[in-house]
Amino acid sequence: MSHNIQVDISYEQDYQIRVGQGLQKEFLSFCADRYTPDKIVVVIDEKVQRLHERKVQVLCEEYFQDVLTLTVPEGEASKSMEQWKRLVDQILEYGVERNTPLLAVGGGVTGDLAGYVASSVLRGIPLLHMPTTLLAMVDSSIGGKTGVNHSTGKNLVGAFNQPEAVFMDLDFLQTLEQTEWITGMAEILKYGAIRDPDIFGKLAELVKQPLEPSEEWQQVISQSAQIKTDIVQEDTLEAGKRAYLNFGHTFGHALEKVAGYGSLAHGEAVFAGMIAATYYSKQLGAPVDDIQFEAFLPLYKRQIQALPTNIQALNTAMRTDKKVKNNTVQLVLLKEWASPYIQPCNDLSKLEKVWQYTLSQFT
Ligand SMILES: O=C(O)C(=O)C[C@@H](O)[C@H](O)[C@H](O)COP(=O)(O)O
Repeated sequence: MSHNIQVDISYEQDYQIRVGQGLQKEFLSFCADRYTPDKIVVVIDEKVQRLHERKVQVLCEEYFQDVLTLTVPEGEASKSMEQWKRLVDQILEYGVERNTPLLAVGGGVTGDLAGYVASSVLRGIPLLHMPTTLLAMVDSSIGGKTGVNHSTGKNLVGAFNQPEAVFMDLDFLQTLEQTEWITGMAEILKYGAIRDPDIFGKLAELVKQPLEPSEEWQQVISQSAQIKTDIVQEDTLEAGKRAYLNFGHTFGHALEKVAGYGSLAHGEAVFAGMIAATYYSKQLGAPVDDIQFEAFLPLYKRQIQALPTNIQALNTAMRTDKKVKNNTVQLVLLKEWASPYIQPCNDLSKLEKVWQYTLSQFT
């Protein structure tokens, strides 16, 4: 005889994303509404700490009595189990309770790593994001994907962990390097490809001017955050449509892995990956052309040192993608602009020409 017990669990979590310049007041009133004023853990990118230490410290000390600040070395190599362990050890030794918030201040690396740390400590402490790069604002701080890389592949260890709020303060972009603006732009171009092709024209205009925070950039950032939010709301755990946000990423993650984490910025790899995905979509008959990326190609070419050229290794790396199903790589391609779909691809030798074309664009 057996018993069936039905377990109904709903994990609904709403949160707000604030986009603007100088969000100190909003941050403080949010914290005062939610958390006791005793402790906060701040996980901050080392470079952001150098540039904005006073701003973040003063802000946190205005409400919290005790601030534990932990820095994360700059760069993709920090998205590692070693850094995860170091942070977890330091937080547990410091002593936190389930309601002690963890504030992640930095780009995608810091946010992904800190988000995973927040999901692990005491099985979860509140997570707040304060993204400081364009990429983190338009993409990685939204939607709850957190984690670290593994020697076998990108982002292979992690958890979905939604933040309790995201504070996108464009003042941080004042110190963002040119190369980081370009890197972040790749994820915005992705929204152009999968949702709203008008974005291509808007960005092409914006890159003609000096890259600095402005009203126009705030609009593009808000629009991107809204697109991402809409998709994540529909499919939070990537059972279907959320995979479209991976446009260019299966190729891109392979490039990052084969190049060695840290050699190629995530956005640079994604940009190359989108050229590959667009070219393959066209080969399969879609009316798309990578001419949309033409205005941006020189910017990426200028900052990418070299792309890995071993096509065999790139194809092998694609097999560790998280979307692989029944041993088959699932590529996000385009039927036309703004109309993505999933194309299973088992015979990766078909991608040889795609890789050759893509690599030739960067020589
Ligand atoms: O949020 C998502 O979903 C995305 O796929 C956004 C990507 O731009 C982002 O790089 C993400 O971290 C990649 O996730 P992964 O599941 O392919 O590791």
